[in-house]
Amino acid sequence: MNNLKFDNQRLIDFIAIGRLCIDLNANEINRPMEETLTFTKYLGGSPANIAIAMSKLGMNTGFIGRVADDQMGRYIVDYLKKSNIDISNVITDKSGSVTGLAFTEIKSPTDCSILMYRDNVADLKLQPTDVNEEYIKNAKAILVSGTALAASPSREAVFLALDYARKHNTVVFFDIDYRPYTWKSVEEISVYYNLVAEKCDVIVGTREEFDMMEMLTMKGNKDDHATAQKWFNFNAKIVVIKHGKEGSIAYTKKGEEIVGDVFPVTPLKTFGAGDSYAGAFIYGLMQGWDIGEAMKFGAGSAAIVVSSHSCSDAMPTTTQIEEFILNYGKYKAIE
Ligand SMILES: Nc1ncnc2c1ncn2[C@@H]1O[C@H](COP(=O)(O)OP(=O)(O)O)[C@@H](O)[C@H]1O
Ligand SMILES: O=C(O)C[C@@H](O)[C@H](O)C(=O)COP(=O)(O)O
Repeated sequence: MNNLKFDNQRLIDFIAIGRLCIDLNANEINRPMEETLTFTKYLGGSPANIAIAMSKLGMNTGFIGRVADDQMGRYIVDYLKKSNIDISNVITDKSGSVTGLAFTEIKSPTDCSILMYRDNVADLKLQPTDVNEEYIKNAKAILVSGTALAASPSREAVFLALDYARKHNTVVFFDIDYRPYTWKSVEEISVYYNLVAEKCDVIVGTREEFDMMEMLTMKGNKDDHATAQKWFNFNAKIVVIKHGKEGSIAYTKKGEEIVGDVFPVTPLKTFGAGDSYAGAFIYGLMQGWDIGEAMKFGAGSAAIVVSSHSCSDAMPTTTQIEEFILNYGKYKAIE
């Protein structure tokens, strides 16, 4: 049991809102991007990856977002459809916007970076009028990722979605998902991140992301406990702080502190850990599992995805995560 309440009468399990993009992951690994010649195309964008994770885990999943009216936009919609994700609230933007691209560089298993092309992107064109109250009312949970707050009108669309979710008791997950693109100032980042975090039931982010959020309000704080406590004065019931391969820690409004299991692997690349963790963790919470069990499932999923080339395509099924966790000890013993 955990401390979240989902309305199990609702038809939709989970809706993600925000960016639908393309990942172009370097084929030549252990090489700087300057020397990389070929890339493989995948669906990308943090909330998109989390939606794919949830659908792979068997959850009835939908998406609220805008895609560009181009070949990449059509690829994204097609991929979502093939992944059993409801696209009734995915709108094709006709303003001449483009699809956001994330080129990834895999210099070594631990030295990876992402180069994003995000000028005039379709995802940030999401309008408040695109957000359908009934859709959110019919869902057990929604996920907001912080990058959707980086510009208007997407920012206002997210605030409206949050209002609908609070009005209809739809559980809100917030993945801080800080990306240093589009934002104009530290003040802007701080204000919008904090305003949204106040309205969410579960907040998930890396230590570095919380540091960014606290830049004006708790500058210099490195204490996870202090970070989490602030949000329990608002709507948060669970706050999770991730520490890369060191694992993660969760705090609850009831005063619990739960250190998550981690399954260290030598990764192929570092990115994708957060999105796969979020998907499987949210899945576990929605099954009513204890928070520690859900964190363990998240960590298992993350270990699988960092060992794979893609993020979205590599999202595992429940059976794959269960088998990975079961066999982890044996696999480590052979290594
Ligand atoms: N090398 C690794 N081996 C196994 N698990 C990992 C590794 N790196 C990250 N993880 C798992 O993924 C989770 C999220 O990773 P983290 O890097 O903190 O997030 P993000 O990708 O958002 O920066 C961690 O809590 C851990 O469980
Ligand atoms: O979020 C993006 O736009 C890029 C992602 O698709 C990318 O694969 C990635 O960075 C995953 O992020 P993480 O899971 O937080 O490591």
